[in-house]
Amino acid sequence: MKVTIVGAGNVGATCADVISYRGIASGVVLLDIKEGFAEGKAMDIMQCATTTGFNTKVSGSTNDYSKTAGSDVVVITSGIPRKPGMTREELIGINAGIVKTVADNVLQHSPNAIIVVVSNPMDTMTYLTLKATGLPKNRVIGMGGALDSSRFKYYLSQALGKPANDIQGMVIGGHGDTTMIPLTRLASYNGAPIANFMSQDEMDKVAAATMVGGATLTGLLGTSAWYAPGASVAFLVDSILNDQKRMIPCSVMLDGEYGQSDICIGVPCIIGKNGIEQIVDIQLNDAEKALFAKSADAVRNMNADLKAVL
Ligand SMILES: NC(=O)c1ccc[n+]([C@@H]2O[C@H](COP(=O)([O-])OP(=O)(O)OC[C@H]3O[C@@H](n4cnc5c(N)ncnc54)[C@H](O)[C@@H]3O)[C@@H](O)[C@H]2O)c1
Ligand SMILES: O=C(O)C[C@H](O)C(=O)O
Repeated sequence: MKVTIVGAGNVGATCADVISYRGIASGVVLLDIKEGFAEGKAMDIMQCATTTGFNTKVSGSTNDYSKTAGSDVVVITSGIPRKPGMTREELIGINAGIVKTVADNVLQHSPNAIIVVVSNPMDTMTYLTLKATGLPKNRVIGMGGALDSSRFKYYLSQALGKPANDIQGMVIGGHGDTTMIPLTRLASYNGAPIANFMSQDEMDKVAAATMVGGATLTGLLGTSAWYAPGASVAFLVDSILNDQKRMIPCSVMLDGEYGQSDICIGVPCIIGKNGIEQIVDIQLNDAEKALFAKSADAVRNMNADLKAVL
């Protein structure tokens, strides 16, 4: 199985590294506009093969899309990341044009690919990709919820003093500092509700830390994060290529589900070889429904700014 990653920067290269290290695909093509950059990243990753023991063939390309031909999955990580103090939404002016061009280019060589959109503002870039390409909605998946959920479980594990792998939890809604919805009511410690172990105040603090998880890292690193983002994309790609049918919150086009239409926003999805195979209704309560509607309003407002490119 072949995966193309457009944008060989921090997130794209980390994703290629995780995919190869874990043997998720037989081939990965990294493509970037910077001369020689993707080739360099690919060579560096390939020089891990004998020490970490993988067989995936990773190659690089400077803007030559013919090398991406026949990809099963294409990941779009091209574009600029935010700097400390910025929101993801401020990236739309530059990233919208890049994402649209990249989506058109990849489809010329991989007409059957499933596209995973990562560039920010991710929900709006996912919407743009769907509208600009006309692809069926199962083939355009926005990655954000997998990452936000892994941060939610991290913060819960820190607050509880328990291993992150013993925590279950999910974040839905927009992939934005104010639009994420960490579902504390449904989070559990090995199946037992976390409310059995934490006060409401502690749970609220975890939810707040999760929502600004990306901004916190951007402040510390000077640019946005890449290890967990790259690994989260690889996790999603694994479920597609290996038809795992994992339930992963992803940004997808809604047609009435969760009371919303004509919007891409994070909801739990079954992810398999056909991309989005099902949107799962997890039965939100009234307070969660209100938060979801508010989140959708904010994402929809952002989508209105796409008029210049659509
Ligand atoms: N959805 C998420 O959860 C999530 C997580 C982390 C980062 N992101 C977003 O992903 C994007 C990339 O982040 P990063 O940290 O890897 O940035 P980066 O600057 O390290 O890498 C971006 C790469 O894109 C390349 N690029 C720019 N225009 C291109 C084009 N037209 N064709 C091909 N390549 C092009 C650049 O040369 C650069 O190498 C940002 O928009 C960031 O906000 C999203
Ligand atoms: O925070 C960012 O801008 C990048 C990404 O969306 C993240 O959540 O790490």
